[in-house]
Amino acid sequence: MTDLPGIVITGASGRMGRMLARTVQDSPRARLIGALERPGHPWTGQDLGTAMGGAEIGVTVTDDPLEVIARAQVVIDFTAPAATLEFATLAAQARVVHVIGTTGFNAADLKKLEAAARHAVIVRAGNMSLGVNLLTQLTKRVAAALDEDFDIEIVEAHHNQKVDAPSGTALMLGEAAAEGRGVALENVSDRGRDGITGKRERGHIGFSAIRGGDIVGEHDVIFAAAGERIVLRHIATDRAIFARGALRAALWGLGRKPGSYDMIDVLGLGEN
Ligand SMILES: NC(=O)C1=CN([C@@H]2O[C@H](COP(=O)(O)OP(=O)(O)OC[C@H]3O[C@@H](n4cnc5c(N)ncnc54)[C@H](OP(=O)(O)O)[C@@H]3O)[C@@H](O)[C@H]2O)C=CC1
Ligand SMILES: O=C(O)C1=N[C@H](C(=O)O)C[C@H](O)C1
Repeated sequence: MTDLPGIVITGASGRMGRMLARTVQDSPRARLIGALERPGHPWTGQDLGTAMGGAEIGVTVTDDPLEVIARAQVVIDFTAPAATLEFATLAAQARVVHVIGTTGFNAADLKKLEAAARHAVIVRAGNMSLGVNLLTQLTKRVAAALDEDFDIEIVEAHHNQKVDAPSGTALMLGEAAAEGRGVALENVSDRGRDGITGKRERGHIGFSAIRGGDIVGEHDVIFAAAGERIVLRHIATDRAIFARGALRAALWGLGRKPGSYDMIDVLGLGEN
């Protein structure tokens, strides 16, 4: 029992934090040893199980990342960019696997995560589900097979509490489409059309975001040409798919060499 890897969940009171805590608790392959929240959070000092409205589980919510990360083998982190950068530094110092589901990083943030990955294993993906990661591979193949007569548009929909757009998943799909076409996404990305935008530019990849209600996450990759259209679609109806993927990444990362990995590595979906 005590040989099982100890996992800390950050942002434990969040939508994903709660789902992750339940998923790790239910797993016979890992132990939940810590739950982290931001300083001053009302759950601090309470048992996580009772704070979530259930039975006591013997894990006290803390706001001290240093202490709890030092006791762990893995940190699973679905919070916000600034928090994740702080945890990445601590996980690198402690040589602890850091599984990052957080989205909304800018280029400077990503450089800092690359630096942290020189010292510890980081597994990061804007979407940890099997289905979306498979969809990225399909997107790359379809984009490689079609020419620029097919306009690529990515449409995503999420709940009304989401703070970043386009979603991390939409950006993964955009990267996959650009890679399939042999171009850099930053050179062809169309985001936030509004007003007199001019005609669509050939070869560009467009992004649109819908926000409403409790939508868990929906993504379409549209390849639209004159007279025909291909739509690749993923619909998430349960956050458990992300939590299961994150736990799988956590177990996969144990014992690996320091570096940056993603779910394509974890799931073995890369091309040889
Ligand atoms: N990769 C994937 O598969 C998925 C990624 N996500 C991403 O995960 C992230 C979280 O999503 P979601 O759970 O819906 O968001 P929530 O807002 O529900 O949860 C985020 C949690 O992180 C906490 N938090 C923020 N800063 C800190 C800090 N410094 N220390 C400790 N805790 C902190 C928040 O606390 P407070 O409320 O006090 O701010 C909150 O409890 C988002 O970036 C989202 O896009 C979501 C689903 C799947
Ligand atoms: O914030 C969310 O909820 C989600 N975020 C991820 C993203 O930005 O793509 C993954 C999933 O779609 C849910």
